[in-house]
Formats: sequence, C-alpha cells, structure tokens
Amino acid sequence: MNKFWDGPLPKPNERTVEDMQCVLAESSLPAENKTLYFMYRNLSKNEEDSMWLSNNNLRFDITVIPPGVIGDEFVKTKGHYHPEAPCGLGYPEIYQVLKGKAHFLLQKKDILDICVIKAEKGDIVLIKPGYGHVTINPSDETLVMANIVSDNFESEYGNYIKMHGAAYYEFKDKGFVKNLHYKNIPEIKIINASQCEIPGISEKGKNKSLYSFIGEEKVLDFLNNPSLLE
Ligand SMILES: O=P(O)(O)OC[C@H]1O[C@](O)(CO)[C@@H](O)[C@@H]1O
Repeated sequence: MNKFWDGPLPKPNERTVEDMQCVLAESSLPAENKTLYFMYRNLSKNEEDSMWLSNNNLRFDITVIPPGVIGDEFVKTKGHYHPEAPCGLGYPEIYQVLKGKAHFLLQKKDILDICVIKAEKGDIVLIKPGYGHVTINPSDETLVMANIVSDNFESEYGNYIKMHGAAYYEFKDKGFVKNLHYKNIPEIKIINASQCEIPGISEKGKNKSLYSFIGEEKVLDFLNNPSLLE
C-alpha cells in the first residue's frame, strides 16, 4: 500500500464477509469476520491539499481489495448509488486503478443499462450520474484504486441490499451471471476504460495520477455540479 501512497495513512474502514453477506451470490455462507477489503478515506498528502479538498467539498480515498473468491464469486465492493445533487442529476465519481485490475460494474436504478468497464493500472474511470457501482477484483493480484468524490452526500446501499447485490455476479469459472432477484435484466455491455471519455480528464489524465488533479477546480467541478457533464 505504502508504495502507492506517501502521505499520512489513517486506520482503514474494513468490510468483512459478514458485512457483505447480503450482497453475495452465496448468501448462506457462514458469517465470518474475515476482512475482504480496506477503505482509506479522506486522504491528503499535506495541509494545503487537505484544505483545498475540504473547501471544494471533495474527498480522496484509496481502496485495497486483495484477490479472492467467496464461493466462486470474485471479491467485490458492497455496491451503492449516489443521491442527486441540487441540479437533479446524481453525483458522479472518478476512480483510478493504481495496481492490479478492476471491473467496474455499473447499473442505472431502472436497470435499463448495465455495463462493465475493464480497467488496469493508470486507467481513470467515470461513474456517471445515476449509475450505481460495484468494483470487482477479477485477478489474482491485489487491486488498489483511488477515487475522488463529493463529500456532500451519503452513499445509498438499500437497493443493492434488497436485491442481494448488483444485477450480475462475476464468478471465477462462469464469468458474468445474472442475479435472478432482478426481473428482465438486459445483456451486460463490456467495455475498456480507454473507450470511456471523461470531459476535461481523458486527454489530460493520460500518465497523470488522479491525486495530481487536486487543486484543479475547473477539472473537478463536475463532481459537485454534475450538470457540467451534459
Ligand atoms: O461503500 P462500498 O460500496 O463498499 O464501496 C466502497 C467504495 O466507495 C467509496 O466509498 C467511494 O464511493 C470508496 O471509498 C470505496 O472504493
């Protein structure tokens, strides 16, 4: 972890098998206390960056997801939606893979659009307004990813808990399989991170760390004002 972060590191929040049981394909596994992933929230390397983030209502986090399967399902984040910003669009978020591989499984609340963005080290991914997100570690290497997101809201977990996870599960052997708690699920679209345009970031972001956008008010403004993405 420290290879990817040279600033102060607070104690992480952790999610255990027990916390995740409600969103797993195999919900009847014994409730273990084993930690599946670690979330280092609200990080900054110095006082100036910390002030800038807080003045701009933004948060920089790092999440570490060791490899593994539960049953045969790859380890993943719990999954949540973001509420709407005052403009009526959901708060977006940006991620960058720092190590390993990630599958960002995105779905609209009405489940009319479901896609997976495959990302590797250096890729920056946008979670568009209105999309819920789960991140899967589909490899046998630890996934380390960073995100910048508005600090103006609380994540919404209700739908994912009620539906026992996202509309698809990713298994090591079978790949993506529909979660039958959902009705009429469309086929999943699979794209690479390089195919996703992020206004203001795609070109500039190449070979840049997500952290280095801290201080660039115009570039990150859309995280609190999602109408700028339209
Ligand atoms: O809250 P969940 O669904 O476990 O997802 C965790 C991820 O979400 C974040 O809170 C950002 O949305 C990160 O800290 C972390 O990567």
